[in-house]
Amino acid sequence: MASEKQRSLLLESASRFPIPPGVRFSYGTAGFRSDGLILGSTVFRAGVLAALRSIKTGQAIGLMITASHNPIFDNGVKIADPDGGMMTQKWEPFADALANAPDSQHLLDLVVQFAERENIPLSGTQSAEILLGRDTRPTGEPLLEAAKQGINSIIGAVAVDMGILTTPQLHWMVRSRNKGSKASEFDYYAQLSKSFRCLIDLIPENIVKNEGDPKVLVDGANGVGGEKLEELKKMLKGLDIEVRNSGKKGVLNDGVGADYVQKEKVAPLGFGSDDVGLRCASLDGDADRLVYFRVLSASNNIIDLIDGDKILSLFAVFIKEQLGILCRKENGDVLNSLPARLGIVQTAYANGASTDYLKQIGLEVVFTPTGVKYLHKKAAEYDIGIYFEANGHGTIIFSEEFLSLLDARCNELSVSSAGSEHHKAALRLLAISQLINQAVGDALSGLLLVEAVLSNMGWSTERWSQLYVDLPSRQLKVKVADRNAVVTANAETQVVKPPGLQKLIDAETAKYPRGRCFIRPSGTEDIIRVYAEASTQEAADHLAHSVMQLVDQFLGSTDSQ
Ligand SMILES: CC(=O)N[C@H]1[C@@H](OP(=O)(O)O)O[C@H](CO)[C@@H](O)[C@@H]1O
Ligand SMILES: [Mg+2]
Repeated sequence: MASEKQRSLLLESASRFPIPPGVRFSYGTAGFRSDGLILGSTVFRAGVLAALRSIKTGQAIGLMITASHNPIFDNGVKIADPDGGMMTQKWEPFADALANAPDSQHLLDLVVQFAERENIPLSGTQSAEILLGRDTRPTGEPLLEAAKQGINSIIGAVAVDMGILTTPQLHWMVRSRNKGSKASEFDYYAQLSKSFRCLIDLIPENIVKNEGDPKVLVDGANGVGGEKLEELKKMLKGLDIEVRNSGKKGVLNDGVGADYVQKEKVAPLGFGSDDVGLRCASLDGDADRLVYFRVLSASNNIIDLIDGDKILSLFAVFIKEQLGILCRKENGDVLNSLPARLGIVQTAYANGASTDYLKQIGLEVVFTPTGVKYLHKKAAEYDIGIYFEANGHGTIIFSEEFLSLLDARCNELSVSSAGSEHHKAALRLLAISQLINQAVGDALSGLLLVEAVLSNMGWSTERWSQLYVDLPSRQLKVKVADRNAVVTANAETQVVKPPGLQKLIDAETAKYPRGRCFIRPSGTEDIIRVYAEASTQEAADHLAHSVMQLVDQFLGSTDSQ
């Protein structure tokens, strides 16, 4: 039961954040997103939601204000659950209802009903802790204030402002806090730099450091990632990083950043003819995505893109190799006393060549719908689950059981055969579990892991890029009257509604060698996305455009790009 004091506090606070007329908010692929100027009520209500979630779970919850790779004047808000992952999907309908409640009274009614249904005490006896973070957007500060007021409108809830952060830093803090580990920003840098150093110290003696790639150039998307990478750099030994687009000048995500580089397949601003052949990386606006690239020619900005699929493949190859060493007896026989189910999780946007490659080297590959909340959940079913979206968002997760087995094995080996290949493989796997952000995809920790793996394998960027050749692909956006008219199944590869459309897409796709094409409504933008793949760029472009026309016929497009 909500106390009278609680009711009047929520009513009074909510009335300071009226909902803008004529807008419908939806907790999409990555939380609520919109023009930052109209998000006050949504973020206030997300604060209320986070407080309820914290009371319900009895643990710290995260609230991050960001719109990632979207333009600077957009903003958004998402909630991190106690394990550092995305808020449980079960609460999304409630999040939607809260965000769209027409006034304070409706909001209060919803909160009271939901609290009763979920057994959330609103008597003020329960405590709740919400860690708040925001990126560098101009609307971040007022929205943070709205979030604080939302949290403070639930008696017993405490907002802890962690300052300007990357999204993955906040998720990491929530996870660490709830595990009882050190959880400050300094601790984050300390853990990353220590585990990175550990991997560098484990580079096999016969590996010669590649002379051609002395450093990595990083595009910070003019966002929070560049700034934080400068911080991390101060604590790192053994890696030369040059940060560009760190936000001192230039506009957030404008001609820069991982989303731009991956979708346009061109070099970001600030990179050019002097960088031909060098190893370059790009973060997105809140630093949860990472792609690598090489500038190919001094005369244009065309790049060799090394996307999330190839980062995944690099990690998979390395981890498989370390597991292989651990499972071998000294005489070469397979011991297999360390059961580790290694699983790879991709979405339909993964380049077909990457899936073929991963399967061909004997890995189990499974697919989920778009959005890390789906991939993460699937990856958690394995001892080691590696998931990545093609756009560079992904991570590696280790099960607790596997980590304790590995830890025990490592201790045994440090007594029986310290410094052996087996011992080093176990140490490398443990270091990876510390370096990679297991809460969520993290461009900074991903960057360090890529660098450490390349150094351990003695691979140049070019060698890495040649793991397989990407199939040419094309992505298009179509603006339609109602994107929700499209309903998909089978990890978004088949259109179920409107009826008849899938048959035509299939017929079109069949015309192209190695053709593959699917459409789905975006969860972050008001559009339908079309993805096509084929054996030549011309064919992929053609297939994408033909299917775009089909979408247009069925749904009435208003515009397209
Ligand atoms: C094709 C594509 O890149 N889609 C992105 C994009 O989602 P959409 O639902 O496609 O708008 O933003 C999501 C959040 O960042 C990310 O998880 C996803 O991969
Ligand atoms: Mg992002």
